[in-house]
Amino acid sequence: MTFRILISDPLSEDGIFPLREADNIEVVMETDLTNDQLLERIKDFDGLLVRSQTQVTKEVFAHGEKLKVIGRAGVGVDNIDLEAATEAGVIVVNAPDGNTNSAAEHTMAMLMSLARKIPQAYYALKQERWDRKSHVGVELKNKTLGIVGLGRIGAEVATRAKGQRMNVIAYDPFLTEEKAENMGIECGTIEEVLKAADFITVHTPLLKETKHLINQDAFDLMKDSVRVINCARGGIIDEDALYEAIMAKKVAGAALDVFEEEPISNHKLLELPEVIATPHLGASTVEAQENVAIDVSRDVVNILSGGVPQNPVNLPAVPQDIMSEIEPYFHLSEKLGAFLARLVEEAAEEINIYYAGELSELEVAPLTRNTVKGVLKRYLGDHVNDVNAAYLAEKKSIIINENKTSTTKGFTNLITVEVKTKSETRKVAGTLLNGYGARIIKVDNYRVDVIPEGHMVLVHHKDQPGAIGRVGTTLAKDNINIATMQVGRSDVGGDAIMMLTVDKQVEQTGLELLKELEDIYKVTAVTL
Ligand SMILES: NC(=O)C1=CN([C@@H]2O[C@H](COP(=O)(O)OP(=O)(O)OC[C@H]3O[C@@H](n4cnc5c(N)ncnc54)[C@H](O)[C@@H]3O)[C@@H](O)[C@H]2O)C=CC1
Ligand SMILES: O=C(O)CCC(=O)C(=O)O
Repeated sequence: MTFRILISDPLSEDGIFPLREADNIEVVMETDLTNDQLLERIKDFDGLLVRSQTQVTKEVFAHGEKLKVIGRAGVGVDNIDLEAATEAGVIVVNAPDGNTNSAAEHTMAMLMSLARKIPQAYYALKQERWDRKSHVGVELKNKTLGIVGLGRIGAEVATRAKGQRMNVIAYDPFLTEEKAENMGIECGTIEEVLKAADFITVHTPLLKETKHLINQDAFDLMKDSVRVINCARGGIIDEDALYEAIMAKKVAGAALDVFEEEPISNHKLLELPEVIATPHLGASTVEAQENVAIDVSRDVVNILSGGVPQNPVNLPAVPQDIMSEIEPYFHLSEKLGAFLARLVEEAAEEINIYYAGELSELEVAPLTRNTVKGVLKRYLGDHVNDVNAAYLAEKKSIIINENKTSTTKGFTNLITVEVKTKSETRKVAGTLLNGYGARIIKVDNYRVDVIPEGHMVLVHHKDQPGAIGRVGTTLAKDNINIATMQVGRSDVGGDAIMMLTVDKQVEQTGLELLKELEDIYKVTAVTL
């Protein structure tokens, strides 16, 4: 059988040799397709290889009846509808390491160009203006670089910035004091990073949590004349807020490789002389393109010959016999992980999972990966799946323990998940009730009975008359309807929790109002 692979974005010809060399693969390169043309062409292909330009939408999967694999020659998979891929049974693989160096070097090039106004000076010269006065720069030496997101690229940028004799302070939920010390940098909260930095560079994925992470409030915390860089994803920095901050002279300059909508034309930020920009060139080097093309091509060949992919992004298949036994617990295990990830305030250092009752007889490793995936998704986004969850946890030095016991204290099956962070240990337990589906039955040491779905609010409070009423009234003012409420307490007049399920998400302002109420210690909103 011959598999046909369509390459729809420019990829290094030298890098795709694993595909060219495979006897059973035919490669077609068509890099100027419109969306309609892609939908028409995809019908004939078993695989599609892209960079960040091609939008691999739900429609592509609907039209691509033969599709088996999508290869993303790069890191970010936000141009691929992963849910649609999983639903269609198409494996998505990426190449997370091959362009790290190039993206880090591009960030440094932008940092230096920004500091020394090189693009502006060049532009003036091209217009025959010998203007030295307008192009006075600043030095990097002894300045502080704030890094938000210290993953592969952020860490490489940190090393290079130290070479420029900059002080580096970084925030990443997985960064520990120990790791920072080993790297010779400082570890801070996001507020500390924003306040301390002369230059700020972001290197997170674009997630719900990182969308507009750098917004008006963030700019307000920064030093006057700060300079910001985004070589990660458009949308991490709020473009409107950036525009206003530059106009107000709070921000002295910005270097952007990525934009909220790409490609851009007539973008208002480009009208400002303080802004320098490149058209998403972070990974555009001969070396990076060759690396990512090789990695992704190898994985595609692997998958098409029935092998295990190195860099899978979406759900892989679990062997059918194991799957049929544990499938009922899949939903519960991920939801417990996701629930706990919202409860803890710092990054997880240890995840302990206890399987009890009939679960102790089963092969639970896929459930463990699923739980870990639930925890990690909060920080790493949709590219975490149950194949790469354990690997990513190991990379982040998170300890995973799996325990089994046959006793269940009254339940036929019970999954208890415990997450330890630097300063707290939180746990949640859930069960599958025969005929009634999944339930959370314990939060920390409090008994509850909640379906792990939809919008929830967890309130820690003092067991006092009136506390419940005040919460209900405050939510009502915000037009939030309470669907169910469970209350648990340690002892009369002691610590207690309210676990509410509500009809719509409580926004940040609503949460702040709840936190200000008398006898309320802590309020956490969770949407599962
Ligand atoms: N401009 C370009 O051409 C390129 C852009 N990229 C983009 O660069 C970004 C970083 O890529 P990698 O370093 O390879 O990813 P990575 O997954 O190694 O690192 C991302 C880091 O962000 C951290 N993070 C998540 N949420 C956070 C938050 N709220 N605050 C602070 N940190 C948070 C994670 O813990 C993780 O350590 C991605 O968005 C990727 O798509 C990557 C390559 C080229
Ligand atoms: O393919 C490209 O050039 C973009 C690379 C990128 O943004 C990524 O790998 O996330």
